[in-house]
Amino acid sequence: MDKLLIQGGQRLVGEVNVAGAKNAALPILCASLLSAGQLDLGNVPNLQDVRTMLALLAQMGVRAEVSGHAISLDGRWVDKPLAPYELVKTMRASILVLGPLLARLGEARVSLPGGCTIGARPVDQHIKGLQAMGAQIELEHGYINARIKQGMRLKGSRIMFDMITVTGTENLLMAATLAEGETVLENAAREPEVADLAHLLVAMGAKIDGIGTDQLTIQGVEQLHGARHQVIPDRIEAGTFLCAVAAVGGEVTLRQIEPHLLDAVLKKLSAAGVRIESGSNWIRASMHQRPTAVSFRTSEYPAFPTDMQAQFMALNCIAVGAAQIVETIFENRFMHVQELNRLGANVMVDGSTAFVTGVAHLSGATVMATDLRASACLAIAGLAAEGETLIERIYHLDRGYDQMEKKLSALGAQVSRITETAAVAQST
Ligand SMILES: CC(=O)N[C@H]1[C@@H](OP(=O)(O)OP(=O)(O)OC[C@H]2O[C@@H](n3ccc(=O)[nH]c3=O)[C@H](O)[C@@H]2O)O[C@H](CO)[C@@H](O)[C@@H]1O
Ligand SMILES: C=C(OP(=O)(O)O)C(=O)O
Repeated sequence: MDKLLIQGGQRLVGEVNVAGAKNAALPILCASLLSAGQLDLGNVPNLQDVRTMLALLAQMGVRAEVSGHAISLDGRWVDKPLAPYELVKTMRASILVLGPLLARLGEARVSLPGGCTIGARPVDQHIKGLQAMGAQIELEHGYINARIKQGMRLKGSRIMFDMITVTGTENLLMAATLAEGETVLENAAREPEVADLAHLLVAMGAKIDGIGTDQLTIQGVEQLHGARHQVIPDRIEAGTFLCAVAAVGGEVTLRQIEPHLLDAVLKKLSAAGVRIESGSNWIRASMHQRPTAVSFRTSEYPAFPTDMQAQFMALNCIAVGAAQIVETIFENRFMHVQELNRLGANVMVDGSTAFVTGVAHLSGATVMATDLRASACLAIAGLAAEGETLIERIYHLDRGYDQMEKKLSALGAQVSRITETAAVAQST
């Protein structure tokens, strides 16, 4: 397993091109299951999760051609509605094949996503919604077996989500595009990645009203066609680089970003003392002092994203003052705390609140990445720490960041990847 070796203490200076959004690209790739037409996608990030999704779609019959960040998908031959555990276990977003398969082929057998990482993450809202649309669903041997009666389509329905769910909204949105009649999704997620998927579906011929709001109204159509689409920029990757500058100082300009996607994050960075300037597709962050600690609570878009919680915690660890961080979305998303404390941070957790008291210095150590954003948090802490930090299990990082160490190195950070073979060679 690869590791990341960081020599802390370097300021970050330069420019970064922000990649396409992982959480928009994954549902968009699944939309290829909905149509026999060709999808030509641009700005698709080069990530492990994207490769896993392409492997999953390939075994259902989707043919893909990848050329850099452009991917063409052909759903003409989709005929195998099975998502096996071996592929699903590594990526929870695999559940996004359920709605499209059911809507297009009338049946789906999808492994329940495995393992608790940042929380239990049940998929009951996905299942209840599809049942309300007429699907017969049974859970058996760890699989969701779903089907529609022979010769029937899913039926439009009024669905109120019990809680706001991003992939739940995306799954039902995709299913509803091919359902018979009108579907109304209430208490829908408003995340920009949901809106990006909806824009692609409209380009494929879907009829959707209320994009970007918490009520989506979909008039089902008999079939969808091919389309071209550019994936929106990754607001979480962008926010991660901004947190890194805030923690270690310097001046970095992000390119290929839409600043409005980061409103809540930029406000907190300003409160931490970062000077933020922005234009239509760029953000510049300058930081020349120790950050001031900032308190926040995570919530659904447009409020502060849970996917930025860990990175802001790293920043708070070396800030002046103390902060309270309340995590309201996932019940087990503080696993980075123990590792931050190994670097000399002062963080205590009580239920869903973390109390962070800033310290003047962190000191490098070997730490273990436990999930995707925890890995990013440890990378930021390692950049700010004195001496060497070795982050183990960075396969989590590769799920969601497109060559993070190369981008950081280009900004002047001393970061290198140690591959398994090199690690073995080093230890012998
Ligand atoms: C691929 C992708 O887009 N992942 C994002 C997506 O995850 P994901 O879509 O899995 O997260 P959800 O929005 O569904 O989860 C929000 C909350 O609802 C709960 N819940 C969800 C569905 C359900 O059927 N039942 C239920 O109880 C979850 O356990 C969680 O506590 O949104 C999260 C919240 O912004 C982000 O952190 C993830 O990066
Ligand atoms: C939790 C995340 O992703 P996923 O839903 O794919 O696990 C994330 O992107 O921070």
